[in-house]
Amino acid sequence: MTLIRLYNTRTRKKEDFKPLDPDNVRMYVCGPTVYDRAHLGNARPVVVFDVLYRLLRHVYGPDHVTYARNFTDVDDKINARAAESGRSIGDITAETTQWFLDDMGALGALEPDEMPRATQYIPQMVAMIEDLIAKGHAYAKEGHVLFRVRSYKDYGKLSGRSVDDMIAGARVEVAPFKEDPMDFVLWKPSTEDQPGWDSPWGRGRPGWHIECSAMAYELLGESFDIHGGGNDLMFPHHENEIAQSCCAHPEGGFAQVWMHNEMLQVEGKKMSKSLGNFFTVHDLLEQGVQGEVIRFVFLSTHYRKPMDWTAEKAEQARQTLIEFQKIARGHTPSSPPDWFVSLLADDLNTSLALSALRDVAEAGDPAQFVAAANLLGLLLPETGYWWKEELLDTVFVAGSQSQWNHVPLVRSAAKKWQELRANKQYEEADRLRNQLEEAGVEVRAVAAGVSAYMGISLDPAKLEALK
Ligand SMILES: Nc1ncnc2c1ncn2[C@@H]1O[C@H](COP(=O)(O)OP(=O)(O)OP(=O)(O)O)[C@@H](O)[C@H]1O
Ligand SMILES: [Zn+2]
Repeated sequence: MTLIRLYNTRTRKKEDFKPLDPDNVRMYVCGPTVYDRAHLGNARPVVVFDVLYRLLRHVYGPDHVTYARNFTDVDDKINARAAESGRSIGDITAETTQWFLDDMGALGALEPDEMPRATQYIPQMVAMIEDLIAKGHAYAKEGHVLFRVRSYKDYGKLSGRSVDDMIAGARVEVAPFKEDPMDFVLWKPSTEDQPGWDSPWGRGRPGWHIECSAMAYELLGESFDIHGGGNDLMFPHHENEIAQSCCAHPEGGFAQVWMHNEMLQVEGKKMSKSLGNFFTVHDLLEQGVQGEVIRFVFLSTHYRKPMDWTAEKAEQARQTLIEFQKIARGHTPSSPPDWFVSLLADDLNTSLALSALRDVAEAGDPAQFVAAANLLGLLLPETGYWWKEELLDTVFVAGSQSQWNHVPLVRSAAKKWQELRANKQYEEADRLRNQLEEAGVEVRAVAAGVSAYMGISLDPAKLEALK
């Protein structure tokens, strides 16, 4: 059996992965709060943990892995969205949940075995909160229930910080109902017009952190193997999950291995909704960027490194995938070579695995090659057919990150130039080349086809006029 090694945030080491029960390897990943389309950053953990899920299924057998990823469908951001749009909360969360599944499906992500909605686990959350109060780790005041952070001595271990350091660095809310500013909310009261459930503390709703603890316990038990999410969730969300779960179930160990993906960045900053520096997966798909291309770009950087999205990376991924798809054509997968699996199993070294795919191809067994690509979620029957129309498309577009949204237009213009030349309509071809040059795009014939370069003087208006 292939040995999987994973970097564990908790111990800050790469460790041999030994599941608690090889017959049921269990993984929990924090899912989205459903009020808006997923941005490209949100897709990174989905793709990273999808590759891990595929690897675990390969090594332990598809029926021996349980993957749970939640939907947070109760949250003040959802309430705000409902209020401003005049739509019901249920409509918004149902629609956004389906968008998320569709968009992630387009990236070739398998659906987790369990996709719990927070609102379906309120009784379990209430029970866990009651238990925490009974054990002295939480207290009720003014309709709120708070977790008593100083009652859990290991608080901060995951991120390796002391409680006092964390208070200094975090925006902790001081409130009259808190014993200590560090204490966090497990339950809060709801007004008439806010969603709420009856509880021993009055009508209210759960805090975000308790949702994951309660759902993970319900679906995976008091101890399970892997807990994943973006590294922006390490503190406070994951510290709080650990505190709640370990105090409610001291006999269990909660998650053995903690894994965190680094951020997708835009000019050095995390892509996020609050910063407003985002574009959605749906935007990219609409612009004709294949989901498989997006996945390929993600996999080309190790999950523990920050990365950018650039038009150039996408264009290169596209070219490589077309090449791969030509090799794969007509072959059904057998199984990936063991050495390839071992490469990937070294803390999900997807970037190395991607380059090793070429070696698998060169070894001359296309069925093995398809299987190896499938392990990365590439060349799948469900996402891997776009090449049929694209096979003859050898236009290569490059430019800076801020110009990515002009790629489809530049590509179609460059393609037109290529066609004109192929038809020996040189005068028209030259005219188009000059117009492109005026718009800041340089087209050139290269061995593999045509290259189009978007320069810094790119003029979107002139480009649009060429349509
Ligand atoms: N730029 C990013 N790169 C990688 N993962 C991200 C990025 N932004 C968010 N995530 C991950 O996406 C999931 C959902 O995050 P969340 O809904 O908080 O998005 P967000 O854009 O950070 O929102 P906000 O700005 O409102 O906090 C989490 O697992 C989080 O770690
Ligand atoms: Zn969580």
